[in-house]
Amino acid sequence: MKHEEELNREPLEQEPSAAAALAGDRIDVLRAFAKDLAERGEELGLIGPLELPRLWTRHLLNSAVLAPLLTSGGTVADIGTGGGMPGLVLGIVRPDVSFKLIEPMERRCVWLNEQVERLELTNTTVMRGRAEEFHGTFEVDQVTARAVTALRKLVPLTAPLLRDGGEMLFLKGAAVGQEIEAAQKVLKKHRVKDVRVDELGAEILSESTRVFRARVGTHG
Ligand SMILES: C[S@@+](CC[C@H](N)C(=O)[O-])C[C@H]1O[C@@H](n2cnc3c(N)ncnc32)[C@H](O)[C@@H]1O
Repeated sequence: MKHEEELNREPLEQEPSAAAALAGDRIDVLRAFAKDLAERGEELGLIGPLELPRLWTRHLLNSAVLAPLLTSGGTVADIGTGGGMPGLVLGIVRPDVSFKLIEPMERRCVWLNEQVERLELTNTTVMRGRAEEFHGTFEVDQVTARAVTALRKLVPLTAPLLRDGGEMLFLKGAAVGQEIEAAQKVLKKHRVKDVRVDELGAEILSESTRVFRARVGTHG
């Protein structure tokens, strides 16, 4: 393997101490994924050329902070998993939860399937297609997504995949307040309630992560 300098790449971020705290006894599996993503992610078009110096903080740990919000023994659909964030990272650190990774792009599904097999993630299934193609085919307890689309489009894509009382957990940027405003109509239409935005990871990451949280349906 050539050194990063020889490949003219940005240096990979050193693993922050928070990684082991977040991943617990799954840290070795997370490290194995991080290594492969760092080595092949750019070439496969999964991460941008400038992401290596912030791979852990901005991508892996930004995803892993959702882990404590997942229900043990529950089911989760991650929409638009791409290179693995957040769904595959969560599949690694929460072996007690079942994951469906929904991704339409074939090359990304090949990568995800390869990782699922290599890392022996028996709790994680990759499903090729757009979220809306799976409406009416299954229901899960929680849905997750990062960087897929604005809330007013994301809600109609994901609400039909949730059981009554199921929960949305979306990683969002600083404009989440405006996105919520713009989504008022669809939030009402899809019976989305208990909307809140949590800031997670402030104590362990240099940048905290904003999570849009809400429930759908008539019951708690
Ligand atoms: C900008 S990428 C983000 C990937 C990953 N979630 C991340 O944060 O690194 C958006 C992803 O959403 C997928 N996508 C777009 N529309 C979708 C849809 N309707 N259903 C499921 N996935 C979708 C794309 O194929 C792409 O992989």
